[in-house]
Amino acid sequence: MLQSNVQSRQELVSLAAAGVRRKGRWLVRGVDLSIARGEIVTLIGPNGSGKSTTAKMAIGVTRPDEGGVTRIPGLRVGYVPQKLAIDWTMPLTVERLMTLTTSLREREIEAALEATGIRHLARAEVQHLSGGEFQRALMARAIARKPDLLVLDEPVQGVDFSGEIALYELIKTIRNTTGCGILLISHDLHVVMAETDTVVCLNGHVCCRGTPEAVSRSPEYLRLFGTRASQTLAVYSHHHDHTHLPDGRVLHADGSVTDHCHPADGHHHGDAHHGDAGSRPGPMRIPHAHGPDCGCEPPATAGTSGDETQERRDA
Ligand SMILES: Nc1ncnc2c1ncn2[C@@H]1O[C@H](COP(=O)(O)OP(=O)(O)OP(=O)(O)O)[C@@H](O)[C@H]1O
Repeated sequence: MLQSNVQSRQELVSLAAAGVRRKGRWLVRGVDLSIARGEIVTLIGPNGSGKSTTAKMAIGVTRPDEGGVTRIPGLRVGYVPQKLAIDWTMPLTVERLMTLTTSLREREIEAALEATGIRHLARAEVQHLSGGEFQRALMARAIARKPDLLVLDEPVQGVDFSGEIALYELIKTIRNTTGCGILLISHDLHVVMAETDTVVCLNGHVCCRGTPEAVSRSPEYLRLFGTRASQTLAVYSHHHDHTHLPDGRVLHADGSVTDHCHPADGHHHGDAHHGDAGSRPGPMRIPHAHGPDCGCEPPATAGTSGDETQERRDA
């Protein structure tokens, strides 16, 4: 089984202090993250926190306005978007969906449908698929291109709890059998795959990051979802105590406004963020130490789109 390994970690893409600005507002800023082969990185955060924007920077659809993005040359990306522009009034089979924008050989289509467990639905109309089946069809379409990096934007949307577990199992299997890196986006702050190597929590910037193991062992989570689910899913709860105003200043929970969020200013994450997530009653936190990796400090204002050449080549 392929597992991420620090020694042989082969980075596919990395973002360094990357940010996107539109109409005078930073959509997301100061993002540092990387995804290596065989690794699963999950972006979580509330609606509008910049998850899709960050993913689009990673794959080269959106260019950073500051900071840089580096990708291995010739990176093959499989992208499952949150929304798909499909004319639902036109009949469309799963087979046809697979080849809408790329030509694939019949055996490539069959292999992808087999891998995602929906070979029997090849001639089914997409309009009639359940939420879970539709997600599988989109994943089949993405993996048929044999990507190095698979980006899944909200892959469990519209899927019930048991369907979620099955989809996460599938994602794990895809990672294990193909060795691709996976960037997963979830707006659900509470549930992430246990196999996630790194959870990155965004709220216009990187609020915190960590592994989900600590929370998956917590009694509260086991009580909620049971031991079986703990092998597949983990609870990741994160409390945002501040929001970022359009001009870049920070509005804190106590109503005060400051130029920056800073661990020492008394407004930011409390001590409850630090320590063992499983041993504390109440909301569970991923432990993290504030520092350069934390993202709580705003990034340097001056930055360059350091890897534009690379980006144009890869995009
Ligand atoms: N091209 C754009 N121009 C202006 N604003 C944009 C643009 N694209 C995204 N935004 C805004 O940027 C913010 C971040 O959007 P993004 O889609 O990255 O968030 P998200 O975390 O993926 O949200 P969700 O969970 O709702 O999908 C939102 O407020 C969105 O309205």
